Amino acid sequence: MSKERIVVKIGSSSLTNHKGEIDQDKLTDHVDAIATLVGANHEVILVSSGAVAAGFKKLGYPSRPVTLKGKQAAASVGQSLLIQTYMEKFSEYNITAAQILLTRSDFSNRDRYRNAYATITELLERGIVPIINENDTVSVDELTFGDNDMLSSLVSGFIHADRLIILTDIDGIYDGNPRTNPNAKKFYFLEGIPEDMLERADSTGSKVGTGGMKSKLLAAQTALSLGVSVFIGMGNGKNKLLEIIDGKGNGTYIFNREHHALNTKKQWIALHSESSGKIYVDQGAVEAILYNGKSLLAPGVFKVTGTFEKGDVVEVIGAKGFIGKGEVSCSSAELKNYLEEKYRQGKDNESSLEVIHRNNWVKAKKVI
Ligand SMILES: Nc1ncnc2c1ncn2[C@@H]1O[C@H](COP(=O)(O)OP(=O)(O)O)[C@@H](O)[C@H]1O
Ligand SMILES: N[C@@H](CCC(=O)OP(=O)(O)O)C(=O)O
Repeated sequence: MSKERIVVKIGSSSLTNHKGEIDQDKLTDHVDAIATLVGANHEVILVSSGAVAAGFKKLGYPSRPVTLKGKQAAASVGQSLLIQTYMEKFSEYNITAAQILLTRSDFSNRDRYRNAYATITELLERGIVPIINENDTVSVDELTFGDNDMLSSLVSGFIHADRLIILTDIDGIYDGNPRTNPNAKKFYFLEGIPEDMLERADSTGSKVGTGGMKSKLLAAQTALSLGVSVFIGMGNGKNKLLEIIDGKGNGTYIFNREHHALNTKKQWIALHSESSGKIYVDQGAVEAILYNGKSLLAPGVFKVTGTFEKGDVVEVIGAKGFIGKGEVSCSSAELKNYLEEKYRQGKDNESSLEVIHRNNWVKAKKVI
Protein backbone atom coordinates (compact mmCIF):
# COMPACT_ATOMS: atom_id res chain seq x y z
CA MET A 1 0.00 0.00 0.00
CA SER A 2 1.56 3.33 -1.02
CA LYS A 3 1.91 6.23 1.41
CA GLU A 4 -1.15 8.50 1.37
CA ARG A 5 -1.95 11.92 2.79
CA ILE A 6 -5.32 11.46 4.48
CA VAL A 7 -7.70 13.93 6.11
CA VAL A 8 -9.93 12.28 8.73
CA LYS A 9 -12.96 14.29 9.84
CA ILE A 10 -14.74 13.17 13.00
CA GLY A 11 -18.18 14.55 13.81
CA SER A 12 -19.47 15.55 17.26
CA SER A 13 -21.76 12.53 17.44
CA SER A 14 -18.74 10.23 17.06
CA LEU A 15 -16.81 11.87 19.94
CA THR A 16 -19.30 12.91 22.60
CA ASN A 17 -22.48 11.79 24.31
CA HIS A 18 -25.73 13.74 24.29
CA LYS A 19 -25.14 14.95 27.88
CA GLY A 20 -22.27 17.21 26.81
CA GLU A 21 -19.27 15.04 27.66
CA ILE A 22 -16.43 13.44 25.74
CA ASP A 23 -17.11 9.76 25.15
CA GLN A 24 -13.72 8.35 26.16
CA ASP A 25 -14.27 4.99 24.46
CA LYS A 26 -15.22 6.52 21.12
CA LEU A 27 -12.34 9.00 21.17
CA THR A 28 -9.84 6.28 22.15
CA ASP A 29 -11.05 4.12 19.26
CA HIS A 30 -10.37 6.97 16.79
CA VAL A 31 -6.92 7.67 18.23
CA ASP A 32 -6.04 3.95 18.05
CA ALA A 33 -7.09 3.89 14.38
CA ILE A 34 -5.17 7.07 13.51
CA ALA A 35 -2.07 5.74 15.28
CA THR A 36 -2.37 2.58 13.18
CA LEU A 37 -2.45 4.69 10.00
CA VAL A 38 0.56 6.73 11.12
CA GLY A 39 2.32 3.46 12.01
CA ALA A 40 1.66 2.29 8.44
CA ASN A 41 3.55 5.40 7.24
CA HIS A 42 0.55 7.46 6.12
CA GLU A 43 0.27 11.20 6.82
CA VAL A 44 -2.87 12.04 8.78
CA ILE A 45 -4.57 15.37 9.38
CA LEU A 46 -7.47 15.21 11.82
CA VAL A 47 -10.39 17.62 11.54
CA SER A 48 -12.20 17.17 14.82
CA SER A 49 -15.58 18.61 15.75
CA GLY A 50 -16.98 18.24 19.23
CA ALA A 51 -15.86 21.43 21.00
CA VAL A 52 -19.40 22.68 21.62
CA ALA A 53 -20.73 19.19 22.32
CA ALA A 54 -17.91 18.41 24.79
CA GLY A 55 -18.19 21.70 26.66
CA PHE A 56 -21.83 22.58 27.22
CA LYS A 57 -22.37 20.45 30.34
CA LYS A 58 -19.58 22.22 32.23
CA LEU A 59 -21.33 25.53 31.58
CA GLY A 60 -24.57 24.23 33.05
CA TYR A 61 -26.53 23.91 29.78
CA PRO A 62 -28.91 20.92 29.64
CA SER A 63 -28.39 20.45 25.87
CA ARG A 64 -26.33 21.86 22.98
CA PRO A 65 -26.77 25.67 23.20
CA VAL A 66 -28.40 27.49 20.30
CA THR A 67 -27.26 31.09 20.89
CA LEU A 68 -23.98 32.29 19.38
CA LYS A 69 -22.51 33.30 22.75
CA GLY A 70 -23.63 29.99 24.30
CA LYS A 71 -21.97 27.98 21.52
CA GLN A 72 -18.81 30.07 21.67
CA ALA A 73 -18.52 29.77 25.45
CA ALA A 74 -19.14 26.01 25.31
CA ALA A 75 -16.59 25.64 22.49
CA SER A 76 -13.85 27.40 24.45
CA VAL A 77 -14.25 24.94 27.34
CA GLY A 78 -14.86 21.89 25.14
CA GLN A 79 -11.95 22.54 22.77
CA SER A 80 -9.48 22.52 25.67
CA LEU A 81 -10.96 19.30 27.03
CA LEU A 82 -10.83 17.66 23.61
CA ILE A 83 -7.22 18.62 22.90
CA GLN A 84 -6.12 17.58 26.38
CA THR A 85 -7.70 14.16 25.82
CA TYR A 86 -6.24 13.78 22.31
CA MET A 87 -2.75 14.75 23.53
CA GLU A 88 -2.87 12.18 26.33
CA LYS A 89 -4.12 9.37 24.09
CA PHE A 90 -1.71 10.09 21.22
CA SER A 91 1.22 10.28 23.64
CA GLU A 92 0.56 6.62 24.52
CA TYR A 93 1.71 5.93 20.93
CA ASN A 94 4.58 8.46 21.16
CA ILE A 95 2.72 10.61 18.64
CA THR A 96 2.74 14.37 19.07
CA ALA A 97 -0.42 16.21 18.10
CA ALA A 98 -0.78 19.92 17.29
CA GLN A 99 -3.85 22.12 17.63
CA ILE A 100 -4.78 24.39 14.71
CA LEU A 101 -7.84 26.61 15.00
CA LEU A 102 -8.91 28.31 11.78
CA THR A 103 -11.43 30.96 10.81
CA ARG A 104 -12.82 31.74 7.38
CA SER A 105 -10.71 34.92 7.21
CA ASP A 106 -7.54 32.82 7.60
CA PHE A 107 -8.45 31.40 4.20
CA SER A 108 -9.56 34.61 2.48
CA ASN A 109 -6.37 36.45 3.47
CA ARG A 110 -3.71 35.23 1.04
CA ASP A 111 -0.75 35.56 3.43
CA ARG A 112 -2.53 33.73 6.24
CA TYR A 113 -3.61 31.05 3.75
CA ARG A 114 0.02 30.55 2.69
CA ASN A 115 1.16 30.49 6.33
CA ALA A 116 -1.41 27.88 7.28
CA TYR A 117 -0.27 25.74 4.34
CA ALA A 118 3.40 26.08 5.32
CA THR A 119 2.70 25.25 8.96
CA ILE A 120 0.61 22.16 8.25
CA THR A 121 3.16 20.89 5.73
CA GLU A 122 6.00 21.39 8.23
CA LEU A 123 4.06 19.52 10.94
CA LEU A 124 3.40 16.61 8.58
CA GLU A 125 7.05 16.44 7.54
CA ARG A 126 7.96 16.13 11.21
CA GLY A 127 5.51 13.27 11.84
CA ILE A 128 3.07 15.33 13.89
CA VAL A 129 -0.70 14.93 13.65
CA PRO A 130 -2.37 18.33 13.17
CA ILE A 131 -5.79 18.51 14.83
CA ILE A 132 -7.88 21.18 13.14
CA ASN A 133 -11.15 22.75 14.23
CA GLU A 134 -12.88 25.99 13.45
CA ASN A 135 -11.91 28.74 15.91
CA ASP A 136 -15.51 28.82 17.19
CA THR A 137 -14.84 31.25 20.02
CA VAL A 138 -14.05 34.10 17.62
CA SER A 139 -15.93 33.11 14.44
CA VAL A 140 -19.20 34.89 13.78
CA ASP A 141 -22.20 33.52 11.92
CA GLU A 142 -21.47 35.26 8.62
CA LEU A 143 -17.81 34.33 8.68
CA THR A 144 -17.80 30.61 9.38
CA PHE A 145 -16.97 27.68 7.15
CA GLY A 146 -20.59 26.59 7.62
CA ASP A 147 -19.54 23.43 9.40
CA ASN A 148 -16.59 21.12 9.82
CA ASP A 149 -17.60 18.94 6.88
CA MET A 150 -16.88 21.91 4.60
CA LEU A 151 -13.76 22.84 6.58
CA SER A 152 -12.42 19.29 6.15
CA SER A 153 -13.00 19.36 2.38
CA LEU A 154 -11.29 22.75 2.02
CA VAL A 155 -8.37 21.50 4.12
CA SER A 156 -8.06 18.31 2.07
CA GLY A 157 -7.93 20.29 -1.20
CA PHE A 158 -5.57 22.85 0.25
CA ILE A 159 -2.96 20.34 1.43
CA HIS A 160 -3.46 18.09 -1.64
CA ALA A 161 -4.71 15.09 0.31
CA ASP A 162 -5.26 11.80 -1.48
CA ARG A 163 -8.53 11.23 0.31
CA LEU A 164 -10.97 12.61 2.83
CA ILE A 165 -12.57 10.22 5.32
CA ILE A 166 -15.67 11.62 7.05
CA LEU A 167 -16.47 9.52 10.11
CA THR A 168 -19.99 9.92 11.40
CA ASP A 169 -22.70 8.05 13.29
CA ILE A 170 -24.21 6.43 10.21
CA ASP A 171 -22.79 3.78 7.87
CA GLY A 172 -22.98 5.83 4.68
CA ILE A 173 -25.24 7.82 2.41
CA TYR A 174 -28.80 6.64 1.88
CA ASP A 175 -31.45 7.83 -0.56
CA GLY A 176 -33.41 9.20 2.43
CA ASN A 177 -32.74 9.69 6.14
CA PRO A 178 -32.63 6.09 7.46
CA ARG A 179 -33.58 7.30 10.97
CA THR A 180 -36.96 8.42 9.68
CA ASN A 181 -37.31 6.20 6.60
CA PRO A 182 -36.57 2.50 7.32
CA ASN A 183 -36.83 1.70 3.60
CA ALA A 184 -34.02 4.09 2.65
CA LYS A 185 -31.40 2.38 0.46
CA LYS A 186 -27.66 2.72 0.95
CA PHE A 187 -25.21 3.80 -1.75
CA TYR A 188 -21.95 1.84 -1.54
CA PHE A 189 -20.24 3.73 -4.38
CA LEU A 190 -21.01 7.05 -6.00
CA GLU A 191 -19.36 8.68 -8.97
CA GLY A 192 -19.77 12.36 -8.13
CA ILE A 193 -22.71 13.80 -6.22
CA PRO A 194 -25.83 13.96 -8.39
CA GLU A 195 -27.58 17.36 -8.25
CA ASP A 196 -30.98 15.81 -7.43
CA MET A 197 -29.44 13.98 -4.46
CA LEU A 198 -28.16 17.31 -3.11
CA GLU A 199 -31.55 18.94 -3.58
CA ARG A 200 -33.33 16.14 -1.72
CA ALA A 201 -30.72 15.78 1.05
CA ASP A 202 -31.79 16.18 4.64
CA SER A 203 -29.98 18.69 6.83
CA THR A 204 -31.22 17.09 10.05
CA GLY A 205 -28.33 15.73 12.06
CA SER A 206 -27.87 14.18 15.46
CA LYS A 207 -28.62 16.09 18.70
CA VAL A 208 -24.98 17.14 19.02
CA GLY A 209 -23.94 17.49 15.35
CA THR A 210 -24.79 20.11 12.73
CA GLY A 211 -25.74 19.95 9.10
CA GLY A 212 -26.77 16.29 8.72
CA MET A 213 -26.07 14.50 5.45
CA LYS A 214 -26.63 17.58 3.28
CA SER A 215 -23.51 19.29 4.60
CA LYS A 216 -21.51 16.10 4.03
CA LEU A 217 -22.68 15.87 0.42
CA LEU A 218 -21.80 19.52 -0.22
CA ALA A 219 -18.40 18.96 1.37
CA ALA A 220 -17.86 15.81 -0.71
CA GLN A 221 -18.75 17.75 -3.86
CA THR A 222 -16.15 20.41 -3.02
CA ALA A 223 -13.47 17.81 -2.19
CA LEU A 224 -14.12 15.96 -5.47
CA SER A 225 -13.84 19.20 -7.42
CA LEU A 226 -10.40 19.65 -5.82
CA GLY A 227 -9.25 16.19 -6.86
CA VAL A 228 -9.78 14.45 -3.50
CA SER A 229 -11.78 11.21 -3.20
CA VAL A 230 -14.16 10.84 -0.26
CA PHE A 231 -15.46 8.17 2.12
CA ILE A 232 -18.44 8.81 4.40
CA GLY A 233 -19.28 6.22 7.03
CA MET A 234 -18.28 4.62 10.28
CA GLY A 235 -16.13 1.86 11.75
CA ASN A 236 -14.76 0.27 14.88
CA GLY A 237 -11.40 -0.83 16.13
CA LYS A 238 -7.82 0.12 15.47
CA ASN A 239 -7.88 -1.15 11.89
CA LYS A 240 -11.01 0.72 10.79
CA LEU A 241 -9.15 3.46 8.90
CA LEU A 242 -6.77 0.99 7.25
CA GLU A 243 -9.81 -1.03 6.17
CA ILE A 244 -11.37 2.11 4.70
CA ILE A 245 -8.33 2.88 2.55
CA ASP A 246 -8.20 -0.78 1.62
CA GLY A 247 -11.72 -0.51 0.14
CA LYS A 248 -13.38 -2.49 2.96
CA GLY A 249 -14.98 0.38 4.90
CA ASN A 250 -18.54 0.42 6.20
CA GLY A 251 -19.86 3.40 4.30
CA THR A 252 -20.04 5.12 0.90
CA TYR A 253 -17.03 5.65 -1.36
CA ILE A 254 -17.29 8.69 -3.61
CA PHE A 255 -14.90 9.40 -6.45
CA ASN A 256 -14.78 11.47 -9.59
CA ARG A 257 -13.02 10.42 -12.75
CA GLU A 258 -13.10 13.85 -14.39
CA HIS A 259 -11.68 16.27 -11.88
CA HIS A 260 -8.02 16.97 -11.48
CA ALA A 261 -6.40 18.64 -8.51
CA LEU A 262 -6.24 22.43 -8.69
CA ASN A 263 -2.97 23.93 -7.49
CA THR A 264 -3.04 25.83 -4.19
CA LYS A 265 -3.06 29.25 -5.87
CA LYS A 266 -6.03 28.37 -8.12
CA GLN A 267 -7.90 26.92 -5.13
CA TRP A 268 -7.41 30.20 -3.32
CA ILE A 269 -8.66 32.20 -6.30
CA ALA A 270 -11.69 29.92 -6.79
CA LEU A 271 -12.81 29.36 -3.23
CA HIS A 272 -11.46 31.99 -0.88
CA SER A 273 -10.48 35.23 -2.63
CA GLU A 274 -12.66 38.32 -2.50
CA SER A 275 -13.37 39.93 -5.85
CA SER A 276 -12.25 43.55 -6.37
CA GLY A 277 -14.11 44.16 -9.63
CA LYS A 278 -15.77 42.79 -12.75
CA ILE A 279 -14.44 42.48 -16.27
CA TYR A 280 -16.97 42.09 -19.11
CA VAL A 281 -15.69 40.19 -22.15
CA ASP A 282 -16.91 39.48 -25.71
CA GLN A 283 -17.64 36.07 -27.25
CA GLY A 284 -14.16 35.73 -28.82
CA ALA A 285 -12.57 36.15 -25.38
CA VAL A 286 -15.04 33.66 -23.84
CA GLU A 287 -13.96 31.04 -26.36
CA ALA A 288 -10.26 31.83 -25.94
CA ILE A 289 -10.22 31.52 -22.14
CA LEU A 290 -12.88 28.85 -21.63
CA TYR A 291 -12.21 26.44 -24.46
CA ASN A 292 -8.77 27.21 -25.94
CA GLY A 293 -6.71 27.58 -22.75
CA LYS A 294 -5.56 31.12 -23.68
CA SER A 295 -4.81 34.09 -21.41
CA LEU A 296 -7.28 36.98 -21.41
CA LEU A 297 -6.00 39.96 -23.41
CA ALA A 298 -7.40 43.50 -23.39
CA PRO A 299 -8.94 43.45 -26.92
CA GLY A 300 -11.56 40.94 -25.61
CA VAL A 301 -12.65 43.30 -22.81
CA PHE A 302 -15.39 45.87 -23.37
CA LYS A 303 -16.27 47.06 -19.85
CA VAL A 304 -14.62 47.22 -16.42
CA THR A 305 -16.16 47.94 -13.01
CA GLY A 306 -14.49 48.33 -9.60
CA THR A 307 -11.01 49.44 -8.67
CA PHE A 308 -8.21 46.90 -8.59
CA GLU A 309 -4.43 46.64 -8.66
CA LYS A 310 -2.18 44.09 -10.36
CA GLY A 311 -2.44 40.86 -8.29
CA ASP A 312 -6.06 41.41 -7.17
CA VAL A 313 -8.81 38.96 -8.10
CA VAL A 314 -11.75 39.88 -10.37
CA GLU A 315 -14.84 38.18 -11.74
CA VAL A 316 -15.12 37.71 -15.49
CA ILE A 317 -18.54 38.12 -17.10
CA GLY A 318 -19.50 36.78 -20.53
CA ALA A 319 -22.71 37.45 -22.52
CA LYS A 320 -24.64 34.91 -20.41
CA GLY A 321 -23.17 35.80 -17.00
CA PHE A 322 -20.31 34.80 -14.66
CA ILE A 323 -17.72 32.54 -16.31
CA GLY A 324 -14.85 32.52 -13.81
CA LYS A 325 -12.35 34.38 -11.64
CA GLY A 326 -8.78 35.37 -12.16
CA GLU A 327 -5.84 37.28 -10.76
CA VAL A 328 -5.22 40.36 -12.91
CA SER A 329 -1.87 41.21 -14.51
CA CYS A 330 -2.78 44.91 -14.77
CA SER A 331 -4.66 47.52 -12.73
CA SER A 332 -8.21 48.77 -13.42
CA ALA A 333 -6.71 52.19 -14.27
CA GLU A 334 -4.47 50.66 -16.98
CA LEU A 335 -7.35 48.68 -18.40
CA LYS A 336 -9.73 51.66 -18.39
CA ASN A 337 -7.06 53.78 -20.15
CA TYR A 338 -6.68 51.05 -22.74
CA LEU A 339 -10.43 51.00 -23.40
CA GLU A 340 -10.67 54.81 -23.62
CA GLU A 341 -7.81 54.89 -26.14
CA LYS A 342 -9.41 52.09 -28.14
CA TYR A 343 -12.76 53.93 -28.42
CA ARG A 344 -11.00 57.22 -29.23
CA GLN A 345 -9.02 55.62 -32.07
CA GLY A 346 -11.87 53.34 -33.19
CA LYS A 347 -9.57 50.28 -33.23
CA ASP A 348 -7.49 48.03 -30.94
CA ASN A 349 -4.11 49.31 -29.75
CA GLU A 350 -1.04 47.71 -31.24
CA SER A 351 0.19 46.44 -27.84
CA SER A 352 -1.95 43.61 -26.47
CA LEU A 353 -2.21 44.26 -22.76
CA GLU A 354 -2.45 40.98 -20.78
CA VAL A 355 -5.39 41.10 -18.35
CA ILE A 356 -5.38 37.59 -16.80
CA HIS A 357 -2.67 35.00 -17.44
CA ARG A 358 -4.09 31.52 -18.04
CA ASN A 359 -2.17 30.17 -15.00
CA ASN A 360 -4.09 32.61 -12.80
CA TRP A 361 -7.54 31.84 -14.21
CA VAL A 362 -10.20 29.47 -12.81
CA LYS A 363 -13.39 28.85 -14.74
CA ALA A 364 -16.73 28.76 -12.94
CA LYS A 365 -18.01 25.34 -11.82
CA LYS A 366 -21.10 25.84 -13.93
CA VAL A 367 -20.58 27.88 -17.04
CA ILE A 368 -23.90 29.13 -18.35
N1 LIG B 1 -29.66 10.55 3.27
C1 LIG B 1 -29.08 10.34 4.45
N2 LIG B 1 -28.21 9.31 4.59
C2 LIG B 1 -27.60 9.09 5.80
N3 LIG B 1 -27.82 9.86 6.90
C3 LIG B 1 -28.68 10.89 6.83
C4 LIG B 1 -29.34 11.19 5.59
N4 LIG B 1 -30.10 12.30 5.79
C5 LIG B 1 -29.92 12.69 7.07
N5 LIG B 1 -29.07 11.85 7.71
C6 LIG B 1 -28.69 12.03 9.12
O1 LIG B 1 -27.39 12.61 9.20
C7 LIG B 1 -26.82 12.23 10.46
C8 LIG B 1 -25.32 12.57 10.48
O2 LIG B 1 -25.17 13.99 10.48
P1 LIG B 1 -24.58 14.79 11.74
O3 LIG B 1 -25.36 14.49 12.97
O4 LIG B 1 -24.47 16.23 11.34
O5 LIG B 1 -23.18 14.09 11.88
P2 LIG B 1 -21.78 14.52 12.47
O6 LIG B 1 -21.97 14.93 13.89
O7 LIG B 1 -20.97 13.25 12.30
O8 LIG B 1 -21.26 15.65 11.59
C9 LIG B 1 -27.19 10.78 10.56
O9 LIG B 1 -27.18 10.30 11.88
C10 LIG B 1 -28.59 10.74 9.94
O10 LIG B 1 -29.60 10.84 10.92
N1 LIG C 1 -16.59 23.60 15.41
C1 LIG C 1 -17.77 22.92 15.93
C2 LIG C 1 -18.17 21.89 14.91
C3 LIG C 1 -19.56 21.99 14.49
C4 LIG C 1 -19.83 20.89 13.45
O1 LIG C 1 -19.67 21.06 12.23
O2 LIG C 1 -20.16 19.71 14.01
P1 LIG C 1 -20.38 18.30 13.25
O3 LIG C 1 -21.61 18.41 12.38
O4 LIG C 1 -20.57 17.35 14.35
O5 LIG C 1 -19.15 18.05 12.44
C5 LIG C 1 -17.42 22.19 17.25
O6 LIG C 1 -16.27 21.77 17.40
O7 LIG C 1 -18.31 22.03 18.07
